[in-house]
Amino acid sequence: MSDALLKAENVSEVFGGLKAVSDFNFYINPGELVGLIGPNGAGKTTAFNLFTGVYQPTTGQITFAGDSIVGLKPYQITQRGIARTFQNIRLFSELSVLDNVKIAFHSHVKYGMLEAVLRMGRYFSEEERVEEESRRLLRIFHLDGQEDEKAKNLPYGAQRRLEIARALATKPKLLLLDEPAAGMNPQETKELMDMIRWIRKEFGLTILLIEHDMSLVMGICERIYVLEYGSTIAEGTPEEIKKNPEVIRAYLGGEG
Ligand SMILES: Nc1ncnc2c1ncn2[C@@H]1O[C@H](COP(=O)(O)OP(=O)(O)OP(=O)(O)O)[C@@H](O)[C@H]1O
Repeated sequence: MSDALLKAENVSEVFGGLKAVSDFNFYINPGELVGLIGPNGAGKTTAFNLFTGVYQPTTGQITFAGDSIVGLKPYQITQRGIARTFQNIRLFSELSVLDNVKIAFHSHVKYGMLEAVLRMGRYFSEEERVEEESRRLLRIFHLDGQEDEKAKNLPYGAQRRLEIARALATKPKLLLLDEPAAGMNPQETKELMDMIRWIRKEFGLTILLIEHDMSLVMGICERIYVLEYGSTIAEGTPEEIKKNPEVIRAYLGGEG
């Protein structure tokens, strides 16, 4: 646990009087694929917002690769290697599929403004590399052939895949996926699971996902955290989680 890539210790987030996340203790080791589940309003997205600098913890500590990330801005956290997708897809809807990915690459491409203006030297070779790598990512997510389409014209499932491709373009160590299978049919969900497994291996990623689709969570996660009303009610392997009485109670809505 001391080698965790991301770690939260006693993290709470209070909005007005509401504890959206309460005394949250969490870790994910390099290379792990972990799920975060729980009923609506349990605090899952708030946890993502805390990990990505959108919110600052009211109390507690968050470290990434051993360093505190509390107080950093979202773009600084992206530069350190955490990328995410959103529950409500956030693409540049009027831009092409290819440009959506190329823009994300530019968060870490190295060339100065003067070079860009003069369009010479390194700028051209970097631009070519960015274009090539963007096209490669689009192929991985089965979006080749649609490079010039406006992002808003893609079917819903394809927009979700494009968001993951764009997140990968920032070259993350840790990828946070917020309900990646939302709105997908069972076939698309199955293909997405295969893609998530494949990119983890190919890019040496660590992945944390929020998901309501239990078949996806149980099928690919090695470890699962279950939140309810901001508190962690269970943590363990899919087998342990399936049998956990607290989890069964929370999901079946029975009396505790
Ligand atoms: N910016 C905010 N201001 C006030 N309350 C908030 C804010 N963000 C989240 N909350 C509240 O915190 C609680 C946790 O919300 P959160 O979105 O993290 O839940 P969730 O587990 O992601 O739920 P869902 O599955 O519905 O997305 C909710 O009661 C929500 O209304």
